[in-house]
Amino acid sequence: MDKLKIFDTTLRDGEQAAGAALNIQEKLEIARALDLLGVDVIEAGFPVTSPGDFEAVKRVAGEIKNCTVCGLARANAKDIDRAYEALKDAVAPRIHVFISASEVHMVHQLKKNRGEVLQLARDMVARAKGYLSDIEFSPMDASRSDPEFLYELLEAVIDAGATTLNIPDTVGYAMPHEFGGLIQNIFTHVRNIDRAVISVHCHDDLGFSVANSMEAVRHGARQVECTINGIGERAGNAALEEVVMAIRTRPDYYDVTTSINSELIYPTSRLVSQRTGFSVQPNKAVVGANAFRHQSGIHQDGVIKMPKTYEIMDPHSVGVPSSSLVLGKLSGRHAFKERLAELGYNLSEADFDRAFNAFKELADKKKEVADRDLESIVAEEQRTVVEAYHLDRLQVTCGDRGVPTAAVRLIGPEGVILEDAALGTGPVDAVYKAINRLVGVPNRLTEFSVTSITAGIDAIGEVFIRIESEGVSYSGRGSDTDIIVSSAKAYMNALNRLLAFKLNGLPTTTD
Ligand SMILES: CC(=O)SCCNC(=O)CCNC(=O)[C@H](O)C(C)(C)COP(=O)(O)OP(=O)(O)OC[C@H]1O[C@@H](n2cnc3c(N)ncnc32)[C@H](O)[C@@H]1OP(=O)(O)O
Ligand SMILES: CC(C)C(=O)C(=O)O
Ligand SMILES: [Mg+2]
Repeated sequence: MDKLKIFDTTLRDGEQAAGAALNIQEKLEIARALDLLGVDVIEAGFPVTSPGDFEAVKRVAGEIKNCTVCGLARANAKDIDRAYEALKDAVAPRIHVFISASEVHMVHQLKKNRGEVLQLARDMVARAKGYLSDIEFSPMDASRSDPEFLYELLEAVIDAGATTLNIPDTVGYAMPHEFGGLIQNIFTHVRNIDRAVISVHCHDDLGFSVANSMEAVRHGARQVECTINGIGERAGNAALEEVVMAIRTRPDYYDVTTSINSELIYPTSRLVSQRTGFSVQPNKAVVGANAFRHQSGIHQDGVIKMPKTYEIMDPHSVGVPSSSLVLGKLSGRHAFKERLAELGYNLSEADFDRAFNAFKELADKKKEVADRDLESIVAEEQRTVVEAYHLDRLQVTCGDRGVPTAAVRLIGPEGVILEDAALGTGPVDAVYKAINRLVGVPNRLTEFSVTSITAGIDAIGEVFIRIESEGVSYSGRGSDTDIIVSSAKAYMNALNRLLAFKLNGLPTTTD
């Protein structure tokens, strides 16, 4: 059986999803999780885009040893040189050069003719090859390109040294049958195709990203580019978990294997969801909260008698936890540790102690502490930013009469206690105004959302916010059973990121 390479682009295309910005620490955390998951390639970023992205790629390249680390570059010398600089410490570095091949892109965006694009692609792949042996090339918008021109371009870049040819369905336009046909035609029309691996990179604008990727695999593609939870530009990319589990579940259909440790899919999905602030829809295939829950009597009857009646995958095979341990206020450290391990967390002693205390506090308020509550507790204890200001106390009065008022106490730099109060249009507004009086950094709130972690009146509420200051956006998260406290924690988290940026000068550095 052939090996299918899994090229994960969560940190590059995934981060292109509007609102998904990650800081360096979060990127490293996700890169480590992807490494453990067993991906073959991590596309860590697009180094030329910002000092922060350059630094993130460099740090991932320096740390990750078990898989290839890749950086994206346009077909120009500056991008390629910058990508090499960021990647040069990697054990297995790859530069990914791309240029558009479709008429609409060449004419209207690049303002170049076919000959110029061909020459640039050839020269820039050769330049990248001067640095490294592992070079990937993508003809952007391949699925809307003239196939004859595409074959010519691919032949030229293979001669120039490209070893992986990635065929993107950049705007998610292709239909599965058509995309499979394109891959088949590339095998028959590109003279030197035996010297390269064919890869595919499909977007989900019409909901076909996974179907198109799988059709390409059936026609000989041996690398699939994908992201955790399918995040990415616009409607996103093919979801890694769906591609991998399709191959696992239908070996009769796909004659390939992957080196993914599928039991780590669910924890990795949760990590990416928490760090990006993008919740996973409940009905999402493989990793959605309802993916293995059976609601109707007939289904429940079948699953009790024999799980295979309604489950085509074993939930354990993707790391979805199920335990007979019920966690509550009478649970001890062992049960707590065991449950965290089942959820894929291996905390340091200090993180564990803090998480355990938070669990006990929550258990006093809630009868039963669910897995999602635990994930939220761990996320709260692991907020990666160094705190310049810490929320110490908060008191709010509000209601349908009177003016919402908040009194806030913060512990500032060098342990200084700061206190103030403010009025607002609502309790959250009052809290944010009181905090602003103490921290004094002008910013604008651009996004605010509250999610209930579990059902029930005693559920934890998780708040995700974005603030903007001088054109840079910072996210913040906070969780608590009191959503006003969650809101305050999320605001402090975003403000501390903003202050770390001002201190370090890099938009994504917080450590
Ligand atoms: C399909 C994809 O996902 S492609 C990757 C998309 N990712 C990103 O864009 C990452 C974030 N981008 C950025 O930070 C910026 O756009 C940068 C740093 C990359 C470039 O910034 P700027 O130099 O200011 O250019 P800007 O983004 O406005 O325009 C893009 C330029 O690159 C050119 N370009 C686009 N793709 C390519 C390519 N593959 N090869 C060569 N040139 C290209 C465009 O024609 C345009 O050139 P022009 O300035 O001569 O008109
Ligand atoms: C850079 C390329 C591979 C891309 O992301 C796309 O075409 O969608
Ligand atoms: Mg893309």
